[in-house]
Amino acid sequence: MELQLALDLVNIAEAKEVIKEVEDHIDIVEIGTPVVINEGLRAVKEVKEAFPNLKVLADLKIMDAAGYEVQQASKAGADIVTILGVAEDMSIKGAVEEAKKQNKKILVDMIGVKDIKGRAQELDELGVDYICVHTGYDLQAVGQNSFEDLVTIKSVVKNAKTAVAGGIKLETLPEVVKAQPDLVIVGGGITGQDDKKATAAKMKELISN
Ligand SMILES: O=C([C@H](O)CO)[C@H](O)[C@H](O)COP(=O)(O)O
Repeated sequence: MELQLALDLVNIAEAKEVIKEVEDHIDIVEIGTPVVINEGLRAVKEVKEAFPNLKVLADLKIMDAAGYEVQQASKAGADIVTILGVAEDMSIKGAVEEAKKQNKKILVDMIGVKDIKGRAQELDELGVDYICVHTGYDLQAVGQNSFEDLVTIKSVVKNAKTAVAGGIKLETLPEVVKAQPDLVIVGGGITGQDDKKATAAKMKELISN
């Protein structure tokens, strides 16, 4: 099981500071959608150059022009690029094809997908690398989480790795770990803590045991 740090509410300089603090305890660093909107793919490039040993995920949440966007993110240094599960199958296929060409990975974000089970089966057959159940900020605000959806995708996905994101904290991590996803994505659960390093270290320990 791997740990991904999601950076959403920072600029590039702040992102590098946070990564420096926790880099020993994370496997992947996510350049979050708001960071890409504010700073562009330059954020991916600068972080990959500064931390070449970490895998970098570009959270583009692609909806269209998938092959082109995967190509651009790959050029910037991303190891993993995200596309939305609600995108057309043609877009998913385009993303997977381009990622294979570039030797990169595709993570599908299931945010907004109504039939989680059925769509996860389809995406698995389309050859994506990760399927991620995700409760975004707007549904976290009304108390939702993706823990049940994680169990659902675990029951049907045969080839892809499974991932979970959305409001995961140190206190809720044991419940997530029980479902044995391949990847746990944590943003505010680390970045919102005074001692980010200690929190990331405890999370990594929970995930590894
Ligand atoms: O993808 C995310 C969200 O849509 C904002 O871009 C976050 O990176 C993801 O939800 C993880 O962050 P936390 O919910 O703060 O753990």
